[in-house]
Amino acid sequence: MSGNTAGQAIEVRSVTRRYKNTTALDDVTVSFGKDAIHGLLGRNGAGKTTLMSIITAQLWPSEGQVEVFGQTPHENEQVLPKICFVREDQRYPEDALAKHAFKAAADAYENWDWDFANRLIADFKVPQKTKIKKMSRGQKSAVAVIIGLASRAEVTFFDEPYMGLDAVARQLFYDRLLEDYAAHPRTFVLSSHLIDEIAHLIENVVLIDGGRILLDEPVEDLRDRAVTIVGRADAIAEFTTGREILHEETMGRIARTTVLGALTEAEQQRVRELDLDLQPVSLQQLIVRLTTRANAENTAEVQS
Ligand SMILES: Nc1ncnc2c1ncn2[C@@H]1O[C@H](COP(=O)(O)OP(=O)(O)OP(=O)(O)O)[C@@H](O)[C@H]1O
Repeated sequence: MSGNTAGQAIEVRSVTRRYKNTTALDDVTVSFGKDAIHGLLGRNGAGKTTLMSIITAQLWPSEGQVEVFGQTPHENEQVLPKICFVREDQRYPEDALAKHAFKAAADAYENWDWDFANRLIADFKVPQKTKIKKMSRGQKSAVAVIIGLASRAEVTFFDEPYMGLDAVARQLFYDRLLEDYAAHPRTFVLSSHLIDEIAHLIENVVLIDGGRILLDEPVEDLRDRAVTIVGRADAIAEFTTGREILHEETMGRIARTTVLGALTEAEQQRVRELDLDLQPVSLQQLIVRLTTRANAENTAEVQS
């Protein structure tokens, strides 16, 4: 991925995945830099789980190639132990307790750290005597994120397992992830709908929509992508003429308009002259706006 000097951990080339009547991934080419935290974002059904399942060799692509550390992961005993895929719908044996799941993970991952795991088990208050099948959604999620963190796999995918956690537990997850990443740099790919919550964690965003990559950019660059202007509607209309508008709302004579592109010094001066306010656009808003725009363009293409 752009901006990363440590090289690529994952390369996806021209990958298409078809289910019967659905093309879940449509000629996807994307890479994920090594030793970085990536956000894989997109609407429901965008293709995130399919992409992660293919990279982790749980699913074959219909076309195209995937490489993890330069090797095809499918049926590859050298690469698979380096990959941990934690998903919300993780299945466990009928009678499994949390300790059984941790033991299985400890056997599977050579970098597994029991001290770290035990600390996380205490942090998340994982019940010891309850079968995983009988656990609450949040408790199951805690088991899953502990496996994802304590495995210290070279590439770890979190497919929204932390969505079942409450706000306090999610914060704990984000804190422990960042601490452990700082001490043991490795590659993480997080998918989430809570974009603003993970915005401070992720270094790169891959946005997928309708099975295609819509955006693949360092978060730092995205912050300059758009800005919201607030103030008198007539002044905003004057200022935004000729600019690409991502979103606008008016309330009486006041408008809030989000425009694409960074403002030049001269434009910022003009904003002040017109007595308008500038507000940053959150990553979540930007992603929502860009996705909505892409959907509108696709609809227009289909109709024309
Ligand atoms: N086993 C399957 N059989 C048929 N279609 C499938 C199957 N799995 C996924 N799909 C379809 O492929 C598309 C992509 O699904 P995928 O689960 O990858 O999306 P997602 O981005 O992970 O969505 P969400 O955020 O809702 O989890 C969807 O249209 C989905 O209906």
